[in-house]
Amino acid sequence: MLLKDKVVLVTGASQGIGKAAAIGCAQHGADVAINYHSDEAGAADAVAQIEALGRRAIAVKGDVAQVETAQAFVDAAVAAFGRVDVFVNNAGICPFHAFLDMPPEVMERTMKVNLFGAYYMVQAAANQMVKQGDGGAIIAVSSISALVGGGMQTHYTPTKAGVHSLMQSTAIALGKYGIRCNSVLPGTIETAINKEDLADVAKREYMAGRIPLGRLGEPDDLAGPIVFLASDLARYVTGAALLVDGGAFVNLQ
Ligand SMILES: NC(=O)C1=CN([C@@H]2O[C@H](COP(=O)(O)OP(=O)(O)OC[C@H]3O[C@@H](n4cnc5c(N)ncnc54)[C@H](OP(=O)(O)O)[C@@H]3O)[C@@H](O)[C@H]2O)C=CC1
Ligand SMILES: C[C@H](O)[C@@H]1OC(=O)[C@H](O)[C@@H]1O
Repeated sequence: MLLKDKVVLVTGASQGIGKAAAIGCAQHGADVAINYHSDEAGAADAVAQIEALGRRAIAVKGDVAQVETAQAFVDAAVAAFGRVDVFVNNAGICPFHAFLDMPPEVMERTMKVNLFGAYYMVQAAANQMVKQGDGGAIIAVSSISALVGGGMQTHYTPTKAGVHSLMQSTAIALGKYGIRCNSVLPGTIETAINKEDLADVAKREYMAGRIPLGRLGEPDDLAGPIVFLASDLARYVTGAALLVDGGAFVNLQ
């Protein structure tokens, strides 16, 4: 039990990596508040799975691109559980699109959800942790795409680099409060975000073939690294970025 009686908040936890992280934290003894945008059934299922583990859970609907969503999420979690120990910034979108004719609204929405949303959420969670006065842990779900490009992701990869950078800067800004800030950098994890992209058999085989561990990732592959960074096992780790990609990044030849 690495997170016994801790209060963990996860954004975008109605499915995919966020849901796996929320359930993984509950498996380690945490009560969990999840944010979601539109998937009511997925959010309800996440709550049910956490409660089945004997932990408390709430689901709070909200668009992270709206600045007021962040404080409302933190306030709801504090009303339910009294405090915030761990904050996982996960919510994100990746509408694949070519660069030369990228619609401004797609580019701006991706920036607002992935980067602006992360900024406001992390700020609201950090203010609550500072008020509590006994530290905390913040983990951002960045990406291997913070380090490498994608021709159909020119609007997306800068947001993932931005989130990675945000953790480096907040590690400095919040270190004096005992708040650790780190990011995980997933490789290609099979979720709804890339279902259409990976439906192309040739692309899927190419992506899987680049991975030394021999398979694409699954959401639960992120749960352990997130629990670790949230826990006291990582008490001297801040400003770090942990690749969780089956070795894809280092596989040049
Ligand atoms: N899958 C991958 O290969 C990789 C993913 N990542 C990152 O992981 C994170 C999670 O992605 P993944 O699990 O794959 O994707 P999913 O599409 O499975 O899940 C995305 C989650 O984010 C939520 N979400 C989307 N937009 C908003 C919004 N505006 N406000 C609040 N919540 C929102 C969704 O909520 P709802 O369903 O309720 O709308 C959903 O819970 C993203 O930040 C992504 O960039 C990083 C590297 C690789
Ligand atoms: C959605 C993509 O499949 C996924 O997102 C990322 O951040 C990874 O780099 C993959 O490209």
